[in-house]
Formats: sequence, C-alpha cells, structure tokens
Amino acid sequence: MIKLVHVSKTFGDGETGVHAVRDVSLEIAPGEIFGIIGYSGAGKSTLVRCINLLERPTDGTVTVDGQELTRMPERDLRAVRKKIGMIFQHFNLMPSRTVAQNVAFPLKGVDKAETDRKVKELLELVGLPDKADAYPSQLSGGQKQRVAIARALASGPKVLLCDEATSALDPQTTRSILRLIQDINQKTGITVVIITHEMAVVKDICRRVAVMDGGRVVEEGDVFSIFSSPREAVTRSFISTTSNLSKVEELMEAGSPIVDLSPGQLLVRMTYIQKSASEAIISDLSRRFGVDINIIYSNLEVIEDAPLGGLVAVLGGDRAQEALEYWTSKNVRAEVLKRG
Ligand SMILES: Nc1ncnc2c1ncn2[C@@H]1O[C@H](COP(=O)(O)OP(=O)(O)OP(=O)(O)O)[C@@H](O)[C@H]1O
Repeated sequence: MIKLVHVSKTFGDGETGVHAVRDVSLEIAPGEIFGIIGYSGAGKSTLVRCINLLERPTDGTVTVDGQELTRMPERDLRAVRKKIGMIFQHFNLMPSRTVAQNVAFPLKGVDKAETDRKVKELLELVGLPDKADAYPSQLSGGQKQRVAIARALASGPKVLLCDEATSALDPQTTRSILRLIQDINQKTGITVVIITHEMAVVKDICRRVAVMDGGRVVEEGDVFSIFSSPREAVTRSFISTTSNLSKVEELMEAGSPIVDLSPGQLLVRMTYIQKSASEAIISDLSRRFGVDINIIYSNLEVIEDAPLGGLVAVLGGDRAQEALEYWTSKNVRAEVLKRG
C-alpha cells in the first residue's frame, strides 16, 4: 500500500542543511498497522509527511496505492491526499466550528443530506453520536481525538497517518484511542501508520515497527522479533521503557542485598526469544531439576498470541547450570548476570 524507496529529506542546503530523513526504504502492506518509533528529532514527523507529500522528498520515490506521488504535480496531489487521512498530537480541530462541522470539512461539494448522513455515521463510529453540536472546547482530549479521527475518515481514505496521536493523552485515554484505531482498522481494512516515541503504543497495536535514529531506519521487523531480539542500542533503550527487567543492573550497581548470592546460586535474566516458548517453563524447570527459583522481577505479556518478556531470578540448587541449558533448548534466552 505504501512504498518508500531511498527517501531523503534535507531542509536548507550546504553546511547548514538539516538531513531530517536519510535514505529510508520501507514497504507497508495493505491493512497493516505499522509503527515508526524514534526519539525527538529522529525524523519521524518529516518521514510521515513525506508519505502524503506534505513534504516533498529531496530524493527517492513515494508510492501509495499504486500511484507514485513523487512524480505528480502539486495540483494532482490534492485528489490523492483524500486517500490519506492524518491525525495529530494536538488534534488540529477548528475551534469556531461544531463537531459536526469539523467532521464535515473534508466533504465540501457533497450535498447536505449525504453530508449529514456521513457525519452521523462517522460520529457513531467514533463513539460520539451525541456531540454533533458541541464545540471542541467543550470536549476532553480523548473526545477531541475521536472527532479528529472522524474528520480524517470523512473522505474515505485508504491510509490513516497518526503523528503522535496519543502523546497528549493520559494512559487510559491512550488505550481507548488505540482500541478505536484498531477497531476501525479491522472493520474497514484501512492501512495505519503510527508515529510515536512510546514503545508501549507500538507493543499495544502495531504488527510491525521501524526504529528511526538520526534520520535513518536503523531496525525494522515484526513487533515480537524486535522486542525479543533487538539489535540496536536505541531499540534496546526503547524496550527498557516498557519492561523492568533491566532494573536489576541498577540493583547490582547499588550493591543491593536482594542480589547477594550464596555459593552455587545464579542470578539469571531469561527472556522469550521465539513464539514457540511455553509458559509452563518455570514450574517445569523447578520440578525437573529440583532448582529453587526466586523471582526478583518479572515482565510477561502476550503479543501476537505468544508470551513475551521474561524474568530476573535467582536459581539455587546443584543442577542450576543444567537447568539453564534446558531453558536455552526451549527457546528462552538465559543470561547469567552473577554467580554466587
Ligand atoms: N521545516 C523544517 N525546516 C528545518 N528543519 C526542520 C524542519 N522540519 C524538521 N526539521 C528538522 O529535522 C529534524 C527531524 O525533525 P522531525 O520533526 O521530523 O523529528 P521527529 O522525530 O518527528 O521529532 P519530534 O517528535 O520532536 O517532532 C530535526 O532536526 C528538525 O529540527
């Protein structure tokens, strides 16, 4: 649905030029929810604005739904942009217009009866059927984003670009907006691109993710693989924000008594590395090898129907080392952090 080939965007030129996006190639399939994550300044917003040519790339090609946008003159892009809806962190609603008028904005030229029908349908879809006559100032942040989503969908787009769409919202409202986007994706098959600096958002809703750093995509893959086997330091640092498993290093540095070991004990971090890993693995290990497992941190959840995450634990018993090897054979990565 979306194909970027060697896309670069430089603002200004010469020594003062800013290379916001550098040689990015990506393919996003129809109906997929794709995440682009990166720290502030990584180039995410610029890249997403290249998808609808709000920014014209300095180099490379952008193809959406089979049409190469980078070859089109500006006047032809207006029609193409109707296929690409966009929502923003600060909603960008028109304050002097009602909710219904905001949603109807992209429907200019459509007759009144059809516009009214469409607006009603969209407000029902986003769960705000009773807010048609309200003004944006009378709405909560989550409700404003729902209106913005309805407006973005009014022209019947095939792609929805979400630029930090939940960054101004509290965690509970974030979840409800992500559920709504997921619901719309499932009902309509719309392709969704989510720009975010929050790994929790990626984990919650995306099937695949690209990690951006310094204008480049440094790592890309399905969410389970990226979480279980990150290659780049920047990816690991994002993942650590959604897990407490790296906190054990802080305990070790601080010399905490929690990580003092008796002779023969092992301090281990285990993480699932493949979807085939089984959740019964801990009790199984304990029974099979007679090891005591004292869990210090655990962070387990289910992504794509497979357990993801792991735990930090102290293993004790004569067969602790053997038990570790058994874990490894069960698609679990086991790192020994300290030996007693
Ligand atoms: N119109 C512009 N003119 C000049 N430089 C720009 C322009 N837009 C973005 N930049 C620069 O390009 C780089 C990437 O910015 P961009 O907004 O794409 O990053 P981002 O990852 O979306 O960060 P944030 O989440 O903070 O918006 C930054 O160094 C920024 O200052």
